[in-house]
Amino acid sequence: MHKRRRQRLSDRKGTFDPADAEHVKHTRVGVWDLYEEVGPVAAKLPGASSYERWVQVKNDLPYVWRMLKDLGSIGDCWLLLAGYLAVEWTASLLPAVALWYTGQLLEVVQFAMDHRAVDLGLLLKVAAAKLACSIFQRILDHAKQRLSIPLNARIKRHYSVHVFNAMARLDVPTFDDDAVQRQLEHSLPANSRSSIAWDMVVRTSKLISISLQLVSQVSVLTHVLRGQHDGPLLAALSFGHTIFRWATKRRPFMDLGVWAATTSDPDYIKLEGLKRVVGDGAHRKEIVAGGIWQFLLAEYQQRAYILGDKAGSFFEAVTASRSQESLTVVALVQEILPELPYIVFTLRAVQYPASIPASIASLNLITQTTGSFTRALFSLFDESGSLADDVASVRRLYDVVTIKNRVRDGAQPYPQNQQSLAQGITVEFRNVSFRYPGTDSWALKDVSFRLLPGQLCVIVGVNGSGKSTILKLIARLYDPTEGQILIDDQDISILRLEDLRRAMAVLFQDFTHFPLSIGDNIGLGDPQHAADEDKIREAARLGGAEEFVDRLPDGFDTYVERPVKDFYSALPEGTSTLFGRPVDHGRLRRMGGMSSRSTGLSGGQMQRIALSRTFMRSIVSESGVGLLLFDEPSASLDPSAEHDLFERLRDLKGNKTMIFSSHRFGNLTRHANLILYMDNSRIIEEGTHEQLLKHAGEYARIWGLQAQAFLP
Ligand SMILES: Nc1ncnc2c1ncn2[C@@H]1O[C@H](COP(=O)(O)OP(=O)(O)OP(=O)(O)O)[C@@H](O)[C@H]1O
Repeated sequence: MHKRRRQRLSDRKGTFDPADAEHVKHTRVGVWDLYEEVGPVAAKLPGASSYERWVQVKNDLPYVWRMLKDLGSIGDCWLLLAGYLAVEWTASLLPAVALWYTGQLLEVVQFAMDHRAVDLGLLLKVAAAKLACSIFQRILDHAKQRLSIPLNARIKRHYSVHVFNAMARLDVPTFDDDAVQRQLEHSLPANSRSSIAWDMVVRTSKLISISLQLVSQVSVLTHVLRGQHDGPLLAALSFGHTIFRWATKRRPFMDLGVWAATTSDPDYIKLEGLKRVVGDGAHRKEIVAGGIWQFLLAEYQQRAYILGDKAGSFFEAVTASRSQESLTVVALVQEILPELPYIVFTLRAVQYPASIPASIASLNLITQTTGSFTRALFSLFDESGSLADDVASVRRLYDVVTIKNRVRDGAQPYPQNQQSLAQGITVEFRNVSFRYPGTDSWALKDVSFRLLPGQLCVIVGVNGSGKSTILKLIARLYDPTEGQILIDDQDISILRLEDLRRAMAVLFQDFTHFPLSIGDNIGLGDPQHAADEDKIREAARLGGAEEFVDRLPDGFDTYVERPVKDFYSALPEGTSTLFGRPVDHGRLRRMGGMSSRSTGLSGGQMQRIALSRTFMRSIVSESGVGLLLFDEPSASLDPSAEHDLFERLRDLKGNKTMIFSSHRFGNLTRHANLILYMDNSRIIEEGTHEQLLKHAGEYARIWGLQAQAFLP
C-alpha cells in the first residue's frame, strides 16, 4: 500500500498548487487542511485511468523482458523459478478439485433421497479424496515456501549490487538533486526483505494462479449445479452479491489521486514541538540546567486541553472523519444482499418441501464457494492494479543506472607524464563565479588567481566567504557557473575525472566518517593499498591518530559507529553491556534514531582519523598525488597538535602544490607563497604575508587582532 502510494506521486508530471481553487478542493479534517485535486471528467470515467495504466504497462514491458533475462543469468534461478511456478499453479487448481468432490456429496444426498439408502462406496471415495486434497495442498504450500527462500535471496543479492552501483557512481550535485533522490528511493523495494524483481515475479505468478483458481472453480461449480434444483438461481444470487460488493467497494483514501495536507493550527504545531523537546535527548541538558520542565508540562497540558479530540496525526483525523460516513445506503444494501440466497431458499422450500435436503447441500456448496470466489476476485483486482505499479518499478529499477552525472567526464588522460606530478601542479582560476545548484546567491564571484607547481596557498577570510567552495571546484565536485579553471594550463573539464581526482588528496572541513572500521576509514584514502596494515599505521602516525587508536580495545578494527544493530528482548535491567557493547534499553532513544552509541571519540580524534586518511592518499602511498587540498584541517585540534601537524606537513610536502583554507593566521600564512583573503565571495586581498602586512588592509588588521590576543 505504502509502496503504491509513493509511486503514484512520482508518476505525475507538472506541479500541484493547493491555492488553485479551480482544480483543487479544500476541506478541513480535524486540525488539518486537505487539498485534493479535482481531475477532469474523463479521468473519472470508470476504466479511463486504468486504461492509461495498462498502456503504460505495455510500454514498460521491454524492461520486464530485460528483468527476465537478468534472472536467467543468476545461477540456478531459472530452475528454481520453474519449480516455484509449477507448484503455485498446481496448488491453484486444488480448490476446484476439492469443490468437484464436494459436488459428489450432492450426488450422495440425491441418491439417498431417491433410494432411501446411502451410497457408502461413493461417500468413502469422496472423504478420501478431500483428505488427499488437503494434504497435497499443505505439501505444495511447503514446497513453495522452500523454493521461494533461495529464489528471493539470489534475486535480492543480484539487484542489491545493481542498486549499489547506481548509487555509488553518482557525483555530488546529482546525488543532492531531489528528483534523483526520488528516483533512487523508487529503486529500493518497499520491504527490505524483498526486491522489486522478486515482488514482480510473485505478483505475476499470483495473478495467474488466482485466474486459474477462478476459472477452474466456476467451471466445476457450473458443472456440479447444472442438474440441481434452484442451484443456478442460488449461485446467481450469491455471486451477484459478491460482484455488488466489489463494484461498490470504497477505494482506500490514499488511492484517490493527487492530494496534500498541512496544518497551520498553532496549538497543534506547538504540542508536537513540545513532545519533541522532552523526547529528544539532545535537549535534556538545556531542560535540566534551565529548570524548565514544569513550564513545558503546563504548556503541553494547556495545548492538549485546547485541542481536545482534534489533536491527532493526519491519518488519525482521516480515519475519524471517515467513520462518520460509514452508514450509507450502499453499506446497508451490502449487508442485506448476502441474506438473499437464504430468503429465496426458504421460500422455495415452502413451495417444494421434498427438495429440501438437496437444496441445503447446494446452498452449502454455493456459499462455501462464494467465500473463496469473493476472496479470489478481490485479490485478482487488487493484484492486477499492483502489477501495473510493479512493472513501473521494474522500469525505474533499470532507469536508475542510467542517471547522468551533472559533472561531465573529460576525455583527456592526466597527467601526460606521471613523473611530472612529483613536481607539483599548476592551478589557475580565471574569473570564476559559482552558484550552488538551486540557489540564487553567488558563493564565488569573479575569482582569479594562479598557483605555480610546488607553491603553498592559504585562503583566509570570514565565514561563508567562499573558501571551501574554491577547494570543491578544484576537486570538480561542481563546475563553475562562469569562468574557467585550469590545471597545468589545461581546462579542468577536458581532463578525465578519475585521473584528476587520483592526482589530488582532499580533506574537507565537513569530513565524514564512514560507518566502517577505523582501519578502513584510513585505508580508503588509497583504495589500492587499503589492505596494507603497515601503510595504514604509518598514515595514522602522521595524522596523529596512532596513539589513541592503539588504546582502543579493538584498535584499528574499532567501528566508530557500528552499522549493525544487535537484537535482544526483555533483558534484565542490570545488563549494561552485551557482546562487549553498551546495551540500549530505551525505546524512546531508539525511536529517536539514537540507538547506535558511538565509541565516544572526541571531535579532535575524529579529525585526526580524517587527516590520517588524507595522509594515506597523499604521502604514504606512491599513488602519484601532486596537489593537496586541506579545508580547515586543524579546526578541532589543540594548539600543540596543530603545530605538530603543520610541521609534519611542511616536512612531507616535497614539491607538491598545497592549498589550505584556514581561520588561523601564523603557523601557515607566514610560509605561504600566496595568501588569498576572501570576503563576500570575492578575493579582496592577495599576496605573501609580508606583502599583505605592508598593504595594511583587512589581512593586516586581523593579523594584528590575533597577535594582540597573545600580548601580555
Ligand atoms: N551545498 C551548498 N548549497 C548551497 N549553498 C552552499 C553550499 N555550501 C556552501 N554554500 C554557501 O556558499 C557560500 C560560501 O560557502 P563556503 O563553505 O565556501 O564558505 P567558507 O568561506 O568556507 O565558510 P567557513 O569559514 O564557515 O567554512 C556560503 O554563503 C554558503 O552558505
